[in-house]
Amino acid sequence: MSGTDGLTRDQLALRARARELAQEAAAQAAETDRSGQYPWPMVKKMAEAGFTGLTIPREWGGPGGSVLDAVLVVEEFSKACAVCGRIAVEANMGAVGAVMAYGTEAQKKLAAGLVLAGDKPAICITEPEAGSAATEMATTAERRGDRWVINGRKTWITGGGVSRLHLIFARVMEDGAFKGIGGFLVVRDGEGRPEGLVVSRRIPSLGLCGMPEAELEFRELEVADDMVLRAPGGWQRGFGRLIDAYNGQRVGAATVALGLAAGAYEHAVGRANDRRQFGRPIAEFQGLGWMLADMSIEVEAARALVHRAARSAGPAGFPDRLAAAQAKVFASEMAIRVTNTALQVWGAAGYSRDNPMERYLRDARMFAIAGGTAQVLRNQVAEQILGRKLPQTRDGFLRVIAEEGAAGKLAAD
Ligand SMILES: CC(C)(COP(=O)(O)OP(=O)(O)OC[C@H]1O[C@@H](n2cnc3c(N)ncnc32)[C@H](O)[C@@H]1OP(=O)(O)O)[C@@H](O)C(=O)NCCC(=O)NCCSC(=O)CCS(=O)O
Ligand SMILES: Cc1cc2nc3c(=O)[nH]c(=O)nc-3n(C[C@H](O)[C@H](O)[C@H](O)COP(=O)(O)OP(=O)(O)OC[C@H]3O[C@@H](n4cnc5c(N)ncnc54)[C@H](O)[C@@H]3O)c2cc1C
Repeated sequence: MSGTDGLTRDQLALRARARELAQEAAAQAAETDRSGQYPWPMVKKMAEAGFTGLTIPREWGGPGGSVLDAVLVVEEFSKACAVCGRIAVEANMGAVGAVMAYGTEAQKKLAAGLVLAGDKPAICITEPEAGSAATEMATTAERRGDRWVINGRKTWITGGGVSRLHLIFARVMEDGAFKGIGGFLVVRDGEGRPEGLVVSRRIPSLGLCGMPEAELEFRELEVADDMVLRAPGGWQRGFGRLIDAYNGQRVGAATVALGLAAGAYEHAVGRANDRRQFGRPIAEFQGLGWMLADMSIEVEAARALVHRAARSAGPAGFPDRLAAAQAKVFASEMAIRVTNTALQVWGAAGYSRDNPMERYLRDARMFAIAGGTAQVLRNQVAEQILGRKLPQTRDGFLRVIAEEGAAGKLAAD
């Protein structure tokens, strides 16, 4: 861990508090991984310590922490137990961020109460046939009088079966016409409720095993009109505004990757000093010293990008999309490299399930996939730095050319 990094006294104290509780999380991380059980007892302690709902403004009962505050907490938990780190992400950013920015008073009260009590909301975007191409989702929300009826399937929903608050993205249909993509809030009270929200399968996964990843089905799921999350700009701009809120979760995911890498790196430094071969600490071999040096450089670079992205958050609490994508691409790929090298420093002991190194490696693998793959986020970085739309569909460029032609821009090119 580097020094104060421009953090305030309060932030240093917050980080120290998180580090202390994270020691308890570290002690149960192997069991969480082995059992695949969601770490409810730890979640209770995190909520009691104020680490869930940290970003909820004071008027809604939270401490009004910043995105950077949340990032500091997420890194500490992720070093110890990445499942707990991810819980800290979603209990502070993403769906809850969208509600606190766009929600009605009643929606904000609901979401704030849930996360402050320890809920980790679920964000439901991805579908079997719409992953990177999220706007091609097929799930529909059809208006029927003063209610909405949702039908469709989502996949890889983090927290499916444990989360209470769900933010469901769906195609809005009114009078048989497609209006845009909207967000719908549903609270799961427990097994079988509401009836139309079905957790159909838990997906077995490589890492982060204590966190359920699930397929959800919406079968005539009824949502009252006052549970529609109406972002500014109307339905047509709905997806854009909702995904803007999601930039917070991208920074959160980058932070979990950072924490995993930092945790693995610290274990590698300790092992290099402790382990002796050829009559000397293996730390004395230059081959290892350079590996550790590179790891430290990569971890510090990722931390700088993550903090920069967190500090870019505007009044709504959403980080800048370019800074968020840059941080996530770098941190997610860095974490795969660093956790892999850290395992190498440990030798065979690192390969054993008796030690945490193989868990760090498995846990780190997801962040270049989930929350926007590294390739898709590079597309987003390219769009931003070039200042032009780079549509990915075959007909997309034709549309851009037509729009630019209509705006008289083509002549300039
Ligand atoms: C955005 C994509 C789905 C590409 O789809 P399109 O080509 O159809 O969309 P665009 O025209 O590029 O964008 C539509 C609309 O959204 C605005 N937008 C897009 N990205 C951002 C952003 N990062 N910040 C702010 N606004 C954004 C864009 O300006 C357009 O706005 P207007 O309608 O013009 O106003 C695709 O690029 C993409 O992002 N795919 C990844 C999907 C993804 O991230 N899924 C995450 C699922 S949740 C998850 O994985 C959780 C994991 S974890 O535990 O954290
Ligand atoms: C552990 C985990 C947790 C997740 N949690 C959630 C969640 O809570 N909520 C949710 O909604 N979703 C969640 N997801 C889904 C995640 O957002 C998607 O997996 C991700 O957006 C990629 O979609 P896909 O897996 O369908 O890959 P695809 O889109 O099928 O991509 C396959 C490959 O093609 C590449 N590719 C696709 N399009 C392009 C392009 N235009 N340019 C270059 N390369 C491209 C990709 O980079 C990738 O390598 C989670 C996924 C995982 C693994």
